Parts: sequence; C-alpha cells; structure tokens
Amino acid sequence: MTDAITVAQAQEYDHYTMEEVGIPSLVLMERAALACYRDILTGPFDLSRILVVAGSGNNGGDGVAVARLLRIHGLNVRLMLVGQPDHATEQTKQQLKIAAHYQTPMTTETADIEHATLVVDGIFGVGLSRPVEGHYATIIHQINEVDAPVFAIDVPSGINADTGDVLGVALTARMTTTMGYRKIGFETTSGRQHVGQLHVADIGVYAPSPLIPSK
Ligand SMILES: NC(=O)C1=CN([C@@H]2O[C@H](COP(=O)(O)OP(=O)(O)OC[C@H]3O[C@@H](n4cnc5c(N)ncnc54)[C@H](O)[C@@H]3O)[C@@H](O)[C@H]2O)[C@@H](O)CC1
Ligand SMILES: [K+]
Repeated sequence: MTDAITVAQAQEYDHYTMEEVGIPSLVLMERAALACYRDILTGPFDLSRILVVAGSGNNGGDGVAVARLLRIHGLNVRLMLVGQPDHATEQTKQQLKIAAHYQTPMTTETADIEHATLVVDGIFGVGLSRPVEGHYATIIHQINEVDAPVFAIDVPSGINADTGDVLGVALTARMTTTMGYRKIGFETTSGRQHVGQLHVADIGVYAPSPLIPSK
C-alpha cells in the first residue's frame, strides 16, 4: 500500500500537478467531485434528502460540484454555504456558477440539517489551519447532533490531517473519500474514529518521482 502523506505533501503534489504537469485546478476538482459522487451513490446511504455543506475554499468547491452532480442525477439535494461566497476561491466561484446553471437548490435553513438523510461535508479539507470557531463551529455541532451520517470530502472537517486531532470541533464521518493518498493523521486513533470508512480517490495527482521526469 502506498505511504500516507502529510498536508504539506498533499499541497506540494497538488501544486506540482497544476504548475509543472499542467493539469488545471478545475480539472482536479472535477475529478475529486466525480470520485465523491460515485462513492456517495454506491455507499450505504439513504439518498432521500441530501444536504451538501460547503465552505469558501477548494474543499467547498469540491462540495458545490458534488451537489451539482447529484442534482443532475435527479436526487433531492440542497447546498448550504457556510463561508462568505465573495471570499470564495476562483475555483469555488466557478463551481457556484455551474451549480446555478443546473438550478441546484440552495438553503440557509438549519432545519435542512435536521431533515437530511445524508450530510456531505465540504467545509474544510487540508486547508484547515486553526481551531474551528464561530459560525463554522455552530454548524459542525448541529450536524453532529443529528442522526444523518456524514460523507466527508478529503478530510472530516475540523480534523488536522497531519495528527488526527480535533481542532476545536470536528465532524465524525461514516465515510471519507480523500484525494490522491491517505493522510498520516488518518492512522491515529482520533483520525480513524473521525474518518470512518476511508476511500482514496485517484484524481491524477502523484508525487514527483524519477519514473515521471519532473524537469
Ligand atoms: N488544489 C486543488 O486544485 C485541489 C484541491 N482540492 C480540494 O481543496 C482542498 C484544499 O482547499 P483550500 O486549500 O482552499 O482549503 P480548504 O478548503 O481546506 O479550507 C478553506 C479555507 O478555510 C480557511 N480556514 C482554515 N482554517 C480555518 C478555520 N479554523 N476557520 C475558518 N476558516 C479557516 C483557510 O483560509 C482555507 O483556505 C482539499 O482538501 C481538497 O478538498 C481538490 O479539489 C483537488 C484539487
Ligand atoms: K471536508
């Protein structure tokens, strides 16, 4: 089994793939979203009422793309943004435009958290860099309180992917689909407990290696 990697390595490999290899960020994002969409459809989930919760970073972008894919598939999905849309990354803004094209229903109602049969977590991924507070913490607590299982995109939000530690508050996922490689923090007791069933998605991001000339 290939080695687990750190957050820094994940970010380095992403950067290398986009800048050296030349695969655009949105292509990687689309591949990440398709992998999550496939794992959601084939997973042990009740897909009657899906709530996708998205932050303003690229983890959120993955989430917005997953919501759009589920919508096109004809499922009852709603998208809840927890970040500031105007602070969103360029990729996430583009994903919001595409989701709007397909009339992906949006919600701000916390009642939709209670009514969900599945919550898809696109709040934070490997970009989590400080304890979760404020509105983000409130939403994570509300999701943890309901029965609906959580599907986490890349990293269960609130978990430090290098240590598995909870940064303030974190979601406990039934399943996590992480991009490219397992993360070292997922192998700790806390990491395993929050990640649930782990899938690793090949999205075209690989460590620079002698087999693949980097220059
Ligand atoms: N780089 C790429 O093109 C790809 C990235 N991918 C996705 O992008 C994610 C990484 O995206 P980002 O680097 O944008 O970061 P995240 O989307 O993980 O985090 C969002 C932003 O939240 C802020 N933040 C950190 N800790 C916070 C806290 N405690 N409270 C409030 N805000 C906080 C940071 O500014 C961070 O940029 C990966 O986990 C993965 O899901 C994948 O789509 C693969 C391709
Ligand atoms: K996440």
